[in-house]
Amino acid sequence: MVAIVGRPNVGKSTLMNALVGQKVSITSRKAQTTRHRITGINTFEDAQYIFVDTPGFQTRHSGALNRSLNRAVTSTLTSVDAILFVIEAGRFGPDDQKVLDLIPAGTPTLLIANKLDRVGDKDSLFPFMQQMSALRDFREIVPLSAKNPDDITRLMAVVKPYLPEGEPIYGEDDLTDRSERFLAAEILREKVFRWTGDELPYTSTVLIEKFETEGHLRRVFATILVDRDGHKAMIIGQKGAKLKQISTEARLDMEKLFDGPVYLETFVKVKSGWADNEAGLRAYGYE
Ligand SMILES: Nc1nc2c(ncn2[C@@H]2O[C@H](COP(=O)(O)OP(=O)(O)OP(=O)(O)O)[C@@H](O)[C@H]2O)c(=O)[nH]1
Repeated sequence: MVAIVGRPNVGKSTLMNALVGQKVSITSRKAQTTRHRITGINTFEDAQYIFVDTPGFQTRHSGALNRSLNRAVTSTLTSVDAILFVIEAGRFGPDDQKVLDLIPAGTPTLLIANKLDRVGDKDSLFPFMQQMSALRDFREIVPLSAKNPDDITRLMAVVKPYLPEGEPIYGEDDLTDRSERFLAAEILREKVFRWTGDELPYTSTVLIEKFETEGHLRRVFATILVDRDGHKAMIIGQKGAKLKQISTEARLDMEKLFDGPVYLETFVKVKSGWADNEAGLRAYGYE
């Protein structure tokens, strides 16, 4: 089992999707969209990779939601065989350091310097790598671009020796151990963030009220929960146009992932202050 950690926006979801070869986690230009722990699985003849995506370590906001997020990071890291600690190549800031501080010294840690394609001056990387190796006893330092398939193949080979020997845990075709219900919520949440840009606070979330399967058809009833009336209006848009766009795109993605027709109904509700309330968080599935 391999955990992927790093501050928000370094490319963890992109990396995990590339490693698993399918869209199982969501990505977004907006920081802090991966709140749940997701397990992606990639099975080969001689090895099974089980990847765990963690929430970005929260440094900007405080409150119950962040305590919950940070607890999720720590608990994941004590139970894995290796950790991919993702940073942006050429950049290491206090936010990265805070995540590094959460990584237990006993777990083999590989430093992944992502977004290599963005580094203009490749010569500057060598001193950067040297600096990084002084920070911690990283087992490997791998500069790469999560968007480059050759780099992903190389990384798979680098990670392989850290996997324990044994029988595969999951079936060959399993992509994730998360339910379709959870994936439906993730897809819808991704669309909400994509279509509202940076204006919508990260506290907005998606609940799947009902998820029914009838033959090949899935019926999904979802609620987008927001903090304020203004946020609700933002999602609904002029004459409902934006909500329609969000729902249509989400439905199409769900149909692709579930390989069958989807009927999706989406509501928007205002629920003030839910992100600051521990009991509320538990009710919405955060530990
Ligand atoms: N140029 C470039 N961009 C990348 C690369 N990897 C990821 N990105 C971009 O970086 C942004 C953030 O990527 P995500 O995968 O959502 O990042 P994350 O670390 O999962 O973010 P959170 O969910 O907020 O924790 C997206 O716009 C990606 O397209 C890369 O190798 N090169």
